[in-house]
Amino acid sequence: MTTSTPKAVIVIFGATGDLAKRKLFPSIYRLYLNGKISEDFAIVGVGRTPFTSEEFRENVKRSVNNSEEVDHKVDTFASHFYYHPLDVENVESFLELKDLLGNLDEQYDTEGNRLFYLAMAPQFFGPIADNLKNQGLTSTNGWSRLVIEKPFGHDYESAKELNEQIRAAFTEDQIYRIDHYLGKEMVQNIEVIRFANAIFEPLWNNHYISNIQITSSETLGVEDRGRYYESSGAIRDMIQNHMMQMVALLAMEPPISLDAAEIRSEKVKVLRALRSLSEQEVNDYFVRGQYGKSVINDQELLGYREEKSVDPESNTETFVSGKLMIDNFRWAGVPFYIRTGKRMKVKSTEIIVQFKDLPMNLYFNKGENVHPNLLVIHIQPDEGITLHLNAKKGDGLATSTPIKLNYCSNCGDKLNTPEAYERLIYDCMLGDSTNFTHWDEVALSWKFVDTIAQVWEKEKAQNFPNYESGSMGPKESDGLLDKDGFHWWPIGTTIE
Ligand SMILES: NC(=O)C1=CN([C@@H]2O[C@H](COP(=O)(O)OP(=O)(O)OC[C@H]3O[C@@H](n4cnc5c(N)ncnc54)[C@H](OP(=O)(O)O)[C@@H]3O)[C@@H](O)[C@H]2O)C=CC1
Ligand SMILES: O=C1O[C@H](COP(=O)(O)O)[C@@H](O)[C@H](O)[C@H]1O
Repeated sequence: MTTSTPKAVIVIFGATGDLAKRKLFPSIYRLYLNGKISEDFAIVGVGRTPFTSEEFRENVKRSVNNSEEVDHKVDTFASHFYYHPLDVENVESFLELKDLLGNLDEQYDTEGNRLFYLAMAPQFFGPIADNLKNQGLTSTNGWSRLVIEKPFGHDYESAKELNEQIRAAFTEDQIYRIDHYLGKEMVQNIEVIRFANAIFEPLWNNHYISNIQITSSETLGVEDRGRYYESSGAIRDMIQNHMMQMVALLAMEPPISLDAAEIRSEKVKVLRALRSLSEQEVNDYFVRGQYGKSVINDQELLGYREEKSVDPESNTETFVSGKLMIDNFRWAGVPFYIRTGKRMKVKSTEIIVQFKDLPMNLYFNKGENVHPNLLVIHIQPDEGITLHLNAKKGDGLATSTPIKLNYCSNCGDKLNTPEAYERLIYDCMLGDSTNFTHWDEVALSWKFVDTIAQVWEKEKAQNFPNYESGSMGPKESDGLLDKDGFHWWPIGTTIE
């Protein structure tokens, strides 16, 4: 039975790693503090490091105390944590883990519900799923669910192979593929803004929208993830998953209900309608970039090629911008421009919907630029929306001036916005897969991205590095819009 305070044993594979420390423990703690999970839960951390449960609990306490919550409940919270040293390549130790889970099921009255969170490198996903099933860890009276971290494959073929391995042990409805963007407040708000407002939905099509721009820019470089990033690049790291998911949510038809399967089915239709590119077209529709070294605020910043574990002649892109066309009735002719990169000017994710100009507008002086209506969806750091309109100037003349209507959902109390992982772990415990990616979505986005990645792997970029840290990427990215008569709208503005 689904309850709003679910009970379960959560097993975290990779519990000594970075993701567990920075995101998972603090998120579970917040669920606990907010009463979203009852006292009937246990967490088992798994890794090769030979910790005792006591040492593990101290790590957990340090990680949650680093978050903004400082609370007396931390000791009780940490008492729910257990550590099981295990090399996932050793089948025997899964049997010991099974005994531990059986005991914890009884001790915490969790009704046999088990959530297995794979916070480990993807080559382990298949073997872990296999061992969980074959060693009987999923044979319980309750539910068993598998949460899988990114990256889900390196391309369509490897993703398909991985999916087959996992599907041999778990059914599709037991698999929760994480895309943490789907846990963000304003990404979840896209559907509500679109489908709960009579002023938007009738205009949400090629009659009234001229283009849509989605930017997710970061100021940090690749940091210490050079090894992973070298085989990924921005196209696989950000475009294949987060950016494509935002496109699907912006472009989908209204679902017939809020059921996860109905929403997914609409998103899948968008991905199917994406205009696929031939190899010759890739560089007409997509631009790649790589950051060079630079000095910002007297601080010397390394170029990508000088970063740790990066090839000094690396061909890996740290920036991508592109134009997507969705060839269906609603969107024919409307470009969706997407852009993401590291070491850019601002850390910001924003969606800008630009409406078409009116056929005739008497309220602008000759020669003055018309200000189009824009709907800005601020995903982060500010969360909210801004609607750019035109209104009468106070000077009595028959001209208009641009004004903004703002709504900010996190400006008052930034600390209380749930972290994406917090929502997603809770949804998984409730059995709600709406904000997780189904295999059909993963497969279609890989197929789209594969052509671009293959062309870029074959053709070494001659101009890398081609953008300065602290910029908005290479100038060719502006050219992409310029040739369609558009420009990137400024992003990263705070909601006043
Ligand atoms: N870190 C992040 O911000 C993000 C990470 N991810 C994804 O999450 C996953 C984990 O990332 P991250 O935490 O950064 O990785 P880390 O390298 O920090 O951690 C890896 C974990 O895997 C464990 N491990 C490795 N080999 C084995 C083995 N043979 N048996 C048992 N445990 C093993 C390690 O434990 P030990 O050393 O004790 O054996 C450690 O706990 C990856 O898929 C990554 O792509 C996704 C988004 C963001
Ligand atoms: O998945 C990833 O996302 C982060 C950016 O996430 P955000 O929530 O801070 O926007 C990115 O830095 C990382 O490279 C990528 O793997």
